[in-house]
Amino acid sequence: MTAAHAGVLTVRGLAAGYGPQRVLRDLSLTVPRGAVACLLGPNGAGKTTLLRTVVGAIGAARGSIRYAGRDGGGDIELGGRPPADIVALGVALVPQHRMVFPSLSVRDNLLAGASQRRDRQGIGADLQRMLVRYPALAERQRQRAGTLSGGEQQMLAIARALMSRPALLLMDEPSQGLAPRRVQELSAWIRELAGEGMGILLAEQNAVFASAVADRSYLLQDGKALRLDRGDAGRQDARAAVAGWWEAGAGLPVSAPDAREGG
Ligand SMILES: Nc1ncnc2c1ncn2[C@@H]1O[C@H](COP(=O)(O)OP(=O)(O)OP(=O)(O)O)[C@@H](O)[C@H]1O
Repeated sequence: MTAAHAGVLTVRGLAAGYGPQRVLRDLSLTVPRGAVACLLGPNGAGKTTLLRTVVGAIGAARGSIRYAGRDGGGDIELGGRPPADIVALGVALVPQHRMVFPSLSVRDNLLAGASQRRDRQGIGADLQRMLVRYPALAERQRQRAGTLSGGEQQMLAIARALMSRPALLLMDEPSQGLAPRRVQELSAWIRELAGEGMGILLAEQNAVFASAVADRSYLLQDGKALRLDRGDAGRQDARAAVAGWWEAGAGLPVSAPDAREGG
């Protein structure tokens, strides 16, 4: 199987945590190129832990984290690499709670996203493209980021991540605290990015938002990722299954972990 077939991100048998505390145990999932994979789970399930492990902020105890690279033809093991190398390879994280630099301007926040790049002309061009594409940021580019609304800060946090030119975008609960209109805008933006060929891994608690935007969904439970949708079942089934599980609080019929389908 080629790396491109296996997805832009292919995680297999991953174990990680904090000291003796194992949060992820034998976790496997795949993010196809040009698709949105969503990882659902309640507070404390380990969603942030997975994203931080992929970007190298937490070391993996076991398992593999394969990444296909910007051109899609590679097969790069991310485990063991320092976070700065992983960003430079084209993996970007939009952390939870927006996390913009509040005292820096909008423009400087965007430039901070390109700090691993050396192509000054390319950075300038991307900055202009971002400002043209997202006029709300252009209007406020000299303003301190801390003065933006919550929704604008989320938009800035995503735009900043895009400034690193990622092939794989990881997003940690991006819909949290957003007004319904902003959540709709965010859905459209995420679909647009996937349409441009980016792989997106979305950690979410908002099952309705997730099922509307995701091509495939996983539930993080007991340190493993359980696939919620399969083949022809498609989005509607995933939406119903997750919504039902959320309401009932348990008892979701799930299929076997992704590793068993061989990619
Ligand atoms: N720095 C840390 N040191 C020790 N334990 C941690 C640390 N960060 C998280 N944990 C623990 O790891 C487990 C998983 O946390 P994690 O933040 O990955 O969950 P989550 O699914 O992202 O939830 P949330 O939506 O609350 O962020 C929790 O039990 C949490 O208390």
